[in-house]
Amino acid sequence: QSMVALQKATPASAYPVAPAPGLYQAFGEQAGIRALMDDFVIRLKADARIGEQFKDTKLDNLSKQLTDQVCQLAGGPCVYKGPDMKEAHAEMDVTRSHFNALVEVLQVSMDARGIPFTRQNQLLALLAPMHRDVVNTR
Ligand code: HEM
Repeated sequence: QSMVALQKATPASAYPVAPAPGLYQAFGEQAGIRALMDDFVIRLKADARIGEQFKDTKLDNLSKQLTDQVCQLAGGPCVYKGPDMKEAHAEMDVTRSHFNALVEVLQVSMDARGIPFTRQNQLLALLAPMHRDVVNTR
């Protein structure tokens, strides 16, 4: 495979880690993931640590993009068509603390939806490598 082809990899497949078997189903497939993300984006905006960054965000759109991304990562039939993670966060300052806060908020949402702890961690393992592209500020 040429370098050019690698650079054109779709955003989710830029992090080539296989999902744990059954992960997509454990999150309730597309509808379950959408419900999770609808809850998550509301909590994000309300969060004292990072809510400010989402003050102008259209939550419905963010939820849809996250749903496509997580559905694809988890092994579902979706295709995320948004900007890659570096591009998506380039216009804002994101620190490691912000990243950790976002993960904590996602954990609260997953708890609220009764996602088993092991499954939660299997999803977080797929998201963790994104810190390289999302975190852009010390
Ligand atoms: C694993 C971690 C993360 C993932 C998977 C993720 C994913 C995404 C995705 C898919 C989008 C939508 C891109 C688009 O359609 O334009 C987005 C936008 C955004 N993200 Fe992240 N993100 C992560 C971490 C963070 C962190 C730590 C922050 C800051 C606290 C953050 C702040 C934002 C903001 C403000 C937007 C723009 C929303 C808007 O359109 O107004 N993200 N992110």
